[in-house]
Formats: sequence, structure tokens, C-alpha cells
Amino acid sequence: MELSFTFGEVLWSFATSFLSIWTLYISVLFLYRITFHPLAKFPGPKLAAMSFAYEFWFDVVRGGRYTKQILRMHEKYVRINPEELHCNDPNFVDTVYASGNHRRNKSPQYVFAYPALFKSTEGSLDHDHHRMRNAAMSRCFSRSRICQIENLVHEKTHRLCDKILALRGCEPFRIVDAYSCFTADMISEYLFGESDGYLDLPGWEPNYRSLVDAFERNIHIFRHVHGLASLAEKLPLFLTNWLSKELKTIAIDVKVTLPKKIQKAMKLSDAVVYSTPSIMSTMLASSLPSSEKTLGRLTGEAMSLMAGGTESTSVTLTLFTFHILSNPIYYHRLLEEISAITASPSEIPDWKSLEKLCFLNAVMLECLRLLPGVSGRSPRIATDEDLIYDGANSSRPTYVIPRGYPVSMSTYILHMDESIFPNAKDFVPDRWLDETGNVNRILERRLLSFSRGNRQCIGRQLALCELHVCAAAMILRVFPYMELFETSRVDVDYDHDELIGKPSPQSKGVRVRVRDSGPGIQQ
Ligand code: HEM
Repeated sequence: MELSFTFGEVLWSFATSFLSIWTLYISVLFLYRITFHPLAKFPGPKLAAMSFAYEFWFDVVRGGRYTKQILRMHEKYVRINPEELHCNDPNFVDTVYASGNHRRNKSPQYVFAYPALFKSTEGSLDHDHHRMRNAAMSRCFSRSRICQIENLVHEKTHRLCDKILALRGCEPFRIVDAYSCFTADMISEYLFGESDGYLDLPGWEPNYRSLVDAFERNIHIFRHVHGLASLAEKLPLFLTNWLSKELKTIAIDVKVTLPKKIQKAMKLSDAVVYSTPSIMSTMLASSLPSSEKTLGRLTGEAMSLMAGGTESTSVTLTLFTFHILSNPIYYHRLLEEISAITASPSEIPDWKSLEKLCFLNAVMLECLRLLPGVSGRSPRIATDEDLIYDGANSSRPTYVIPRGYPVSMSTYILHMDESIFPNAKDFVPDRWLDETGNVNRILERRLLSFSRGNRQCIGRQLALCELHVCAAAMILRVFPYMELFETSRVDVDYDHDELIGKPSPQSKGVRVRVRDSGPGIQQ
């Protein structure tokens, strides 16, 4: 008997065998995940436990809406995907974030997409490696260092106010663009000793925020489709351009602009900002091994500082502008408090004095609560010990969370906890003051905007200095002339995650107009 097969038949048989084996493999994997997997005993929708498709649906297809879904799921569930548990108990925050041996989630699904895209693979660093890297940079962000460069914050703040006031009687504009020019100029000058100069341009565009925004819009797809980020990184520039305009903007920054600045810094590694060494020259002069000072690694770090330093602070100031311009009572309370410590509106008090103002602090805390920097979940893995979740604190069951599995909490969910923040969706700065009118330090511990522990925001002190100084300057100099333009709560309220919390996609942003004459904001 003669056996003869055509090429097509061989191909068909190969394809069907491959498909059958793949289907079998997937079925066994799905079954394993809901039966013998170490997390199988944790309650969660079967679909979420079996595959990442559930999360993909909410984050990629529905645009960053998994956090809201997790909030709904929490009535019954804690397992939110095959590999990860989620907790919404504020009493568990310190266990997850403040313990030294926990590292950022190493699982490929959650490797923090910023650095993966920009060559530093920060997300999968172990604790010691991260600590070694951070030691070099964290001294640039200590409180005393920020006080040394506070003059720069004042200088940029005045430039921002002058530029806004020069627009009296002109067309409305999006205030977030203006604030991001201020924050990007600030961080670029401290990073390289030379500012990007966005505040010196005639309008508010181009600005660094549009680049960060382009990245954030793609963050979920980068997170879910493995390898896409490194593929985008390896593509030659002309192909990136052809694929997407957004990718092109990011690629130019990562492949051309930042490396050029770093090379320049390498040549003159002694740039100073108000007699303080710039961040880049501090890193170059540090005792970090040469493998940590490569162009690729420093580009990743610079990108992360530029993005972190630009976006969250400008968004927080935007929220501040909306709530203060729409609440004259709060504006007048702030005006009275700040005016009491300055002789004239053009003399902005220093950060230390502003920090002592209770109502200003309460307003800032409320802004940070309502639009926390990173709104979605930040997973951590306990590498050396199992975590015990003791439900006794909250009448929930006790769980032993096996070591090696990511546990996450979401800042937005914690900040919306009605048992801690009644009427959580409303802007109520007074909730942060105790009966004596001082800031309630116990409640302040519940704020997680900058995260906690060794992976918390490195730029926290710079952010707080910028927020206080800029807010005070806006109150004294700009708000008497400024009004909101066709803006409502929809333009500021949290709607979905794109790394940070974003309002509805229909929003045109918080738009403002500067009147010809002041003073505005009537009682
Ligand atoms: C209101 C302002 C800000 C908020 C709410 C904020 C929030 C955060 C949070 C929550 C994280 C931790 C993310 C995680 O858990 O993975 C973080 C990390 C980071 N932030 Fe900020 N941030 C702000 C301003 C700044 C500023 C001004 C800088 C300036 C340099 C900055 C630079 C960074 C960097 C470089 C990281 C990564 C730190 C690391 O991996 O060790 N941030 N930020």
C-alpha cells in the first residue's frame, strides 16, 4: 500500500495537532488555576482566576476600568487574576507596603511598564538592587536638599504667574498645560542643570505632559501584551513614526532628546542648581558601579524622573484650581491665612512657613486624596515570609497569603473608604482638621498618595514644596483674576486609570480664563 500526502495535508494535520495540544494545555492550566493553584482557596470570579482575559477586558477594552470593577468585586472576592490578590482593608497597608523585604511585583504581567519601555527594568529589581540605586538619588530629594533649591521653585512659580496674568482678556486655556510647563521646567532644571524652558515659550504647547499623556494612554496594552514595550524600544525611529504618532513622540524623547542631554552631562559632570549639584551630576559622581551609569540606564532613570516630576503635581494643582475657584468660601479662607504671613501678594512665603498653615495643608491633603498620583493598584510581593491577613480587625476571615504572590491595594479604593472619609466623593478639606483646628495627623496616615515603604515616591518633598509654593502664589496673585470656563465636576472626578487617575474621556479638561480686571471670586 502506498502512502502519499500533499504538502497541504501535512500542514493541515500539523496545524490541527498543534491546536489540539494548545487547547489541552490551556484547559489544564485553567483547571489548575482554580483547583490546585496556591491561590485557589481565595474567593474570586472564576473567569478572573482562570485567565488574564478578565482584567484585559476591563483595563484594555473598557479603558482603565478594572479598579472600579475590583471595588465591586470586593463585596465577595479577593483574587483578581490568576496570580494576584487584592486587599481593600486600610489596616493592612503597612503589612503590604512598609515591610522591607517586599519587592515590586516581578510577575511579567505587572512589571512596571515605564522602565521596561525605557531600559531600566526597574519593576523587576530586587530589594537590594533598588536600594543601591535609590541611595545615589534619594539624597537629591531629601528635605534639606529641596530647601536648598526652593529659590528655584519660587522663581518658576513667579514666571508661571506672570505668564498666566499676561493672558488677561485672552482665550480660555487648559490649566493643566500651564502647571505642567512649570513642573517640567522645574524637574528638568534640577535634573540636568538646564531647564526645558516651556514657560519661556509663547503658549502652553508643546509641553512634556502631552508626551507623558501619550504614554499613559497606552499603558494597559503595554502591561498586558508582553514584549510590546521592548519591541517599541527596539524599533528604528522611522518605523515608530509610521506605526503611531504617539509612539514617535515618546521614542524621540527616549532615543534622541534625553540621551543627548545625558551625554552633555557626562562631559560636564558638575552642573549646579543654586549651588546644589544637579541630579544627573550627583548620579554620575556617585559610587554606583559603571554598569549603573550606562547611557541606557540613565535614560530610563531620567524618563522616570521627568514623567513622575511633571504629571502628578500638575494634576494635583489642577484639582486645587477647580475646587478653589468653584468654592469662594475656601478661597477667602486661604487668602486670609496666607496674607497673614506675607507683606505683599508678590512676596510668596517660604515653604516652611506655608507648611504651618493648617487650612492650606488640609486643602492639599484633600486634593491628594481625591486624585491620588497612582490611582490603580501597586502590587508588592513578600519574598521571604507568608503574610497573615488577620480579619479580626474588620470582621473578615483570616487568610495566609503564600510568599511569592503579589498582593495589591488601590489608592483610589482606600481613599474612597466611607468609614474613614465620610462623603468620600466630596471635596471637604475640613475633614483633615481636628477640633482644635490643627491637621489631624492620625487621619493623615491614611493618605497613600505617595505610597509607603522603600518603594514610595522619591520626589515627595519636591512635590510638597511645589504644591505649597505654587498654590500660595495662585491664591495671592492669579485667582483674583481667574475664572473657570465651561468646566464642571465631570472634568475633575476620577473616572478610570491610566497609571494615574483620569477624568472621563469626554472631558475637555479644566479650562480657565483670565479676566481683564480683578479682584474676582465673590463671596
Ligand atoms: C503630587 C505629586 C506626586 C504624587 C502623588 C506621586 C506619587 C507617586 C507614587 C504613588 C509612586 C510609587 C509608585 C509605585 O508604587 O510603584 C511614585 C514613584 C515615583 N515618583 Fe512620584 N509622585 C508625585 C510627584 C513626584 C515628583 C515631583 C517627582 C520628581 C522627581 C516624582 C518622581 C517619582 C519617581 C522617580 C518614582 C519611582 C520611585 C522608585 O521606584 O523608587 N514624583 N510617585
